[in-house]
Parts: sequence; structure tokens; C-alpha cells
Amino acid sequence: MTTDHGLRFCANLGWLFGEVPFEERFDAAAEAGFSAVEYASPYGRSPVELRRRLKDAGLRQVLINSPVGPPGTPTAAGTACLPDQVGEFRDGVTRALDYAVELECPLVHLRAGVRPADVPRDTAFSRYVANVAWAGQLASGAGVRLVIEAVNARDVPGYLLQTQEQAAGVVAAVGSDQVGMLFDIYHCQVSQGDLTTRLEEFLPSIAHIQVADAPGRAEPGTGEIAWDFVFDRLRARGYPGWIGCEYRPANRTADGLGWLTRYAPEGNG
Ligand SMILES: O=C(O)C(=O)CO
Repeated sequence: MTTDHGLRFCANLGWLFGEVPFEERFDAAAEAGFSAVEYASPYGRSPVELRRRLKDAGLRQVLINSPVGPPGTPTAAGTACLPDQVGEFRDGVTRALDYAVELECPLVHLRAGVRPADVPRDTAFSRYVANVAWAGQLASGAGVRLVIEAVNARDVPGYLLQTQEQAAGVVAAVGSDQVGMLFDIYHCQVSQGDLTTRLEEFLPSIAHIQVADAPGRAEPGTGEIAWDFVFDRLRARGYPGWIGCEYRPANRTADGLGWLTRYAPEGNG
């Protein structure tokens, strides 16, 4: 549901409702008033199971990520910029699109990856652009849109894509409506600031937004970002997409959702 207020928020089940096991987070999100969810990795469960959980809770899935390697390995933040991982990357995109189609999920986030020290930046960047272009073509056949996200270097040192300008440049270079930006307000604040200027500049390319406050990455209202100002701007510009709650709740998730009722008074989407 889009309200007159215009902003639609979805719950990231990888980050929110950590008080209960993953399987129970669907119901927890619905009980908290969400009508949509996102999470990075559906791959440990069958699409049939996930579809059932979504349906039973009355939720829709709006974003998944393409697969990444195990934590602590060179592919933990993705394979898209790694010249020796093209096969892995393509297999991962194919798998992600299969899941997205099964879950009726409109967006897949392609993680760029961390550039290895022995790979020149230009080499990693051109591999990345070529991979995203390849994935965009495959995604158009599946009716799914891809998004790419700039991530701050404090949280993920060496991540290839660190600024909104770089992400916008890749979207422009690929030149396909099938690829858009995932603008994470927390990452932008940590790396660059000047949030609303950047949001407004890149709005035509932005297909998804995520939120957390800075510097602690907890709920909006726990840090330095002027959320009234930011959300007013997004509302005034008619941002039509979802806003993913990708934050680490300061306490129990439900206890920290007061901020949301201010910005989505008629329900979270
Ligand atoms: O890894 C992160 O920090 C992300 O924001 C992924 O979406």
C-alpha cells in the first residue's frame, strides 16, 4: 500500500527481529505492521518454503542479494569485481534470478566485492562493469531489476564501490533500465555526507533505499542524521520505491520501531 505520505518501509530480516530465529521473523515483521521484507540470503532454504512463509505472514519480498562466499573469505562481499571469479559470479546471478522469480521479488542486489591488493583498480572496475552489464541482460529476461550499492570503507575495507558517484557512473556505463542504484543512507553518511543533495541528484537512478543512523548503524533517531529533513525531501520528490530498514536495533526490534510510526503513520507499506 502506498499512502498519501508516500514512503514505504520494509523490514530487513537479516538485521531486524534477531531476537527470534529466522523462520519466525516473517510473523514478527507482519505483527509489527510491515507488509514487505528484504534479506540478503535466501539460499539456505528452498523457494517453496520461503514462499510459504511470506504467504502465511501476508508479506511480499522486495529485495534479495546475489550469493556471496563465507565470512572471512575473499568472496565474502561478492564476486562481481574479481577477474578470476567470472564463472562463480555468473552462476550466482543465475541462482539469484531463479530465487527472485520464485519469490516474485522485483530486485536483486549484486554485491561488488573487495578488490584484491594485487588486482589494479582499473582491472577490477572494468570487470565489474562488464559483469553488471552481463547480469543486466539476464535479468531483463527474468523481469527482475538489479541494484548496486556503495558501501563505506570503514565497515568493509577495500569494497570496490564506495561512493554514490561511482555507483551512478556504473549505472550510466551499463546504460540499461535493468540496473539501478541501491542508495544506503547510512553508508553515504559515513563515506560522504551531503545526503539530500546526493539523494536528489541520483533519484532518477535510485531503485531502492536502505536506512540506519550513523555512526552506530542503529534505528533512525539514534544518531546524527536529520531524518525529518531527509524523509520530507524524499516524500516531496515522490520517491516511489521501498526503504529497507537495514539497521542493528539498539534493543528489542519492536521496542525501537517508534520512529517508523512517525514516518509511515498508516502502516509500513
Ligand atoms: O554489507 C553491508 O554493509 C550492506 O549494506 C549490504 O547491503
